[in-house]
Amino acid sequence: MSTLNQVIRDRRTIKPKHYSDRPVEDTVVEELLENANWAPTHGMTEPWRFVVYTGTAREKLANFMVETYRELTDETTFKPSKLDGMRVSATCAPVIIAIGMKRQTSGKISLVDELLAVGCAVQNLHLSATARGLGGFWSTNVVATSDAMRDYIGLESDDKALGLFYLGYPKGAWPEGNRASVAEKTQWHRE
Ligand SMILES: Cc1cc2nc3c(=O)[nH]c(=O)nc-3n(C[C@H](O)[C@H](O)[C@H](O)COP(=O)(O)O)c2cc1C
Repeated sequence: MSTLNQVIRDRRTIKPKHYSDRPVEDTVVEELLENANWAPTHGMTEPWRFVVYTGTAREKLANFMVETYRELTDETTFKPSKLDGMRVSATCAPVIIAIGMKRQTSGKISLVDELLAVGCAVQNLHLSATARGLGGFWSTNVVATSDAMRDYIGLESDDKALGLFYLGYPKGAWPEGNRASVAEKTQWHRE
């Protein structure tokens, strides 16, 4: 149990600019995705979808993101730093996993439940990365969650793009986390 507690509490968002050049083996990515696939799922819809980008596919993804960012923003919302960040992230992360949600045609399970299930899958992925000493970063910026991204990753109109998950071995020290006390967010009723 102490190992599980430790992994949960050690899990940190580590952004691609802090990754080393160390590659991430495909077998490791497959293990993380296998664990993601064991997330809970209402009605066994298993709505999570993953598209893995490595090698030169990352550059194509970066080009798509930059173009889409220009299309989705105007002079009031466009930020050059955001655009640069998209390119830097795609270059510095050896592996990028697009997260998708596949809506079941019956619509029997609510959209909220489907989204929650994907969130559980991403948490499994992130915790498994932590256990392997890998940094992870779930990015849900305007492009990563756009309909254009949904189409880019091969999903259909009722489905959703739920961001990009960047993976890489950190080059520096593992960051410290912080949380306000859970007691502030909890109520107990005993009678
Ligand atoms: C659904 C979701 C979306 C997120 N999207 C972003 C994002 O777009 N940009 C960002 O900087 N961090 C994003 N984060 C990461 C949070 O910033 C991060 O979890 C928070 O700072 C706490 O740090 P920790 O993950 O190291 O505990 C996201 C986290 C979640 C759960």
